[in-house]
Amino acid sequence: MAEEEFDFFKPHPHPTKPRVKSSFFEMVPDAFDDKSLNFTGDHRRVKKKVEEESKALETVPEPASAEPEVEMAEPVQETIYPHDVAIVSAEPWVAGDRSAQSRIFIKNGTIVNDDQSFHADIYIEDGIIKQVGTNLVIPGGARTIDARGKFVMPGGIDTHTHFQMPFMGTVSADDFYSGTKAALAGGTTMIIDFVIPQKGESLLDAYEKWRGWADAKVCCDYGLHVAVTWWNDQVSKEMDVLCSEKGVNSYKVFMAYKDVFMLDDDEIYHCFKRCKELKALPMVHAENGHLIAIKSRELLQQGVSGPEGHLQSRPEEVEEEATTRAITIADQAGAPLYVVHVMSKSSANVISKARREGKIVFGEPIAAGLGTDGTHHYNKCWRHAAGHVMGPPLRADPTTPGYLMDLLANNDLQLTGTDNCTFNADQKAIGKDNFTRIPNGVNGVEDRMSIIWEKGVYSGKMDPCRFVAVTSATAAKVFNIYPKKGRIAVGSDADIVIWNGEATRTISAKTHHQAVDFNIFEGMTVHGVPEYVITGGSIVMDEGQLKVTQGLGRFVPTPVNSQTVFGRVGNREKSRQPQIVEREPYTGPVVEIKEEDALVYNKRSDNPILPESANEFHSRPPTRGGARNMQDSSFSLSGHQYDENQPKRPGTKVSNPPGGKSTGFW
Ligand SMILES: NC(=O)NCCC(=O)O
Ligand SMILES: [Zn+2]
Repeated sequence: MAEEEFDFFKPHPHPTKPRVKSSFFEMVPDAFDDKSLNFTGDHRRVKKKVEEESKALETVPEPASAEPEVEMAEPVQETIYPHDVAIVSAEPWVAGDRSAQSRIFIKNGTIVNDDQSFHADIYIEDGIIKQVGTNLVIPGGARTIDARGKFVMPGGIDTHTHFQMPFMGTVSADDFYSGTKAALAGGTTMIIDFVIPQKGESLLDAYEKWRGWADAKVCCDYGLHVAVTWWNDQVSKEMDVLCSEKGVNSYKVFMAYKDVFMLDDDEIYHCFKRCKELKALPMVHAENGHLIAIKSRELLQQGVSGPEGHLQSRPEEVEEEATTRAITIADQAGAPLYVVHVMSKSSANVISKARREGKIVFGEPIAAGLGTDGTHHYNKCWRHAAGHVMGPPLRADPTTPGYLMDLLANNDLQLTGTDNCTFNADQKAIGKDNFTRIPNGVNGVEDRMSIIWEKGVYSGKMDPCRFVAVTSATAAKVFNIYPKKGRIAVGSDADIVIWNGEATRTISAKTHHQAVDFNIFEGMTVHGVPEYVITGGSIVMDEGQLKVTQGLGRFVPTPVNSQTVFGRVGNREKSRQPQIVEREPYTGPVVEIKEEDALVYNKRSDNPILPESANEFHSRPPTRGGARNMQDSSFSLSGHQYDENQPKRPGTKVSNPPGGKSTGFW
């Protein structure tokens, strides 16, 4: 298939800009400063101190005003305690002369961590949890929040977003501002986005580009995964730099998006092996890109051009097969594996079975797959149907969300993201006549916590501790930022949500904080509402009122060698060393293989069924004129063609091929 047929996945030089639902630019003191924490690999960081914080707050909704101003912030060095953080401590805290503004006292709540819940109070100062316990001695001037009857939990970590992602000729509608604002509105205090280089693009350059986009806009802390979309030595070297200097510990490969992002199995193997060497976590988008390309073409030829074609071009088996293949490749490379957006029962079953076999695999269902289903692809309204198009697709089997939730509750699947990648109606309409051109992606970042509470906790499938595990703690452990994130404990970041488990809200695009004009959960009433959200010690959701600051979030480096991921990789590898049998050398006769003079076949792969040196194609001499003897076979048992080393003739383009013409597949 001609490469240009897939060009629409690439960012166009002048991509269609998303329409911004409501933009806001107020004074942002350090919006354009470098937000990098000092990445030393030992969890130390530099914290920004923002002066005149109150001036920079946004009350939503408010009208747009001036451009952000740049203001120098004074760095403050802090130590984040490594993994042994006391759960309960009632020692008095001497506050010194710090500003009372950053002091928060949360009393009477039920604190929920992934391993226990208990009644206690929390004292926060300068963005850090300083005390957890009862009868705390609190310095004067602290803001007190009464959390009686509420759950006090770590803020959510969304492991999978695509904010302002250049994709399929356009750019996703929610950028790092509206995306992180919406995250906070829903109780999520950290997101991890994906750097996605084009084939041939330096990973480091792409990383810097994403940092440039994110640092100025993020309202909450964020981390970055990097996609590996091509493979050579440079990519391998840059992965090392990203791990050791740039705070990246996870790399995603695509088995879909043929000719654009997709890697072949051997490249995936090399990438996974490299991840293992670096003690970084390989991630995979598991769908068979070859089959999708073929099936898309067939469906278009059969006259299926609407969003339902998207679902039918990517049957469940296509996800299941790729999941099996990815797990097999990772296992052969001795690497762990993280499967992003597990969308089908069969793919979830593959992960669950692999875990029971001892393979180190993590499965990430997403809010969309847990909260709704793929029957919407058949909706009569084109926009509604297209609004549900994402890859892998939401499944038409309406029992899928409940099944995925069951597996999540029981640790067959481990943690959740959203794959938030939103497109407005006019962007989705790029594919109005051809489903393969509908930009893939849906919302979720704002609603993930409520959806999981409603379908997981309120339904009785999981308890609040498990809720914390699947919405923050396990993500923090897997991406090696625990207990800085994902835990309510002394020394942890003050990223906290005070959650009313009984209150309800009705989800709608009319009221959500995302820039996108559509919500896949439209009209759903859910239990579980964040009444207060605290990010880095700042109250951004205050009794239901959202106040965020653009650029106040920080980049959180994710160090390699997470023990949750790599804890048993070494011993597992030792126990699976190749076996060598000590034996006497063979001394008997060896059959002689004749060297042929003519047409020495240079290209030898490592395929053991190829002869050592003989020309496998020629048992007959050349003709008198030196040409190939036409009685010879043109292929060998190894699968090689006699002329495969010859330069290829340029393809002949058939403008009207038999069976019709199509313009885009993947
Ligand atoms: N998932 C999706 O449909 N869009 C975002 C890109 C990707 O993750 O495949
Ligand atoms: Zn994604």
